[in-house]
Amino acid sequence: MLTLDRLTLTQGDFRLDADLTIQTGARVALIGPSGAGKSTLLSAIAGFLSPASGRILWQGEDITATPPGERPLSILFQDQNLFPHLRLETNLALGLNPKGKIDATDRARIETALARVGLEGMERRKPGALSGGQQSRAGLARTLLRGRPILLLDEPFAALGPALKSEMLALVAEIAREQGTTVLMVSHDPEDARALCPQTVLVAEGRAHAPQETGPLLDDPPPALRDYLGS
Ligand SMILES: Nc1ncnc2c1ncn2[C@@H]1O[C@H](COP(=O)(O)OP(=O)(O)OP(=O)(O)O)[C@@H](O)[C@H]1O
Repeated sequence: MLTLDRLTLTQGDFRLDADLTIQTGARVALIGPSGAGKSTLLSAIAGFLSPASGRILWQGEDITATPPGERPLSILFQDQNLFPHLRLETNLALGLNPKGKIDATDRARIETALARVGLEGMERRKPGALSGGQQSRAGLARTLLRGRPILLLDEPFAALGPALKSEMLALVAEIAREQGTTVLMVSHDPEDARALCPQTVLVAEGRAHAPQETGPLLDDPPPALRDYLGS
């Protein structure tokens, strides 16, 4: 369980409060108007922003002061953060250890992770020799390899066309289910939330609300969300 315990986040004049729990293995969308604080909330969970007050707990353990690299999570951003001059195997190895050294066990794990996302045999390719969809898959393979229990997604597939995007969302859902991963995803597209996330945290008017069922929320949105969705 991920607990945001009376959390207050500030950035300049901006303030966001969150007091909620997310069940282990849940897939949760963060939805709300532009500037409402969705990315701010992910940054705090990832450890890039220190809360003004309150605590963040994972399985009851306080991780509020834990450095980002030691938190039980992986992050997938839109640009996949792949190093263009390095082969995929080295890019993935960097997810395992910062020096990127690969022993035989790591090599086998990397091959398995690439195969899992449909990039079998592409260990020696560099990102520039991959299509956009393949680069997304490589980014996902790297987070997969890290095997962390929480996956944070910030508009990860926004640059992909609709067919590729839904394919990637389906792949994330499948892998998350297999591994019991808890997923939090910021998205501007309500259809992404419907596709991947049974639950949604509404971020609006200075508050991140407790998770609620995605379908009913989007079918009958409260005013703060209705304006944003344009429905
Ligand atoms: N470094 C900063 N200093 C001051 N204010 C900031 C900083 N970063 C973000 N903000 C403000 O914090 C608020 C929340 O920003 P955030 O990026 O979290 O919103 P968001 O919901 O992710 O928006 P969007 O949907 O447009 O990406 C905004 O009002 C923004 O202007």
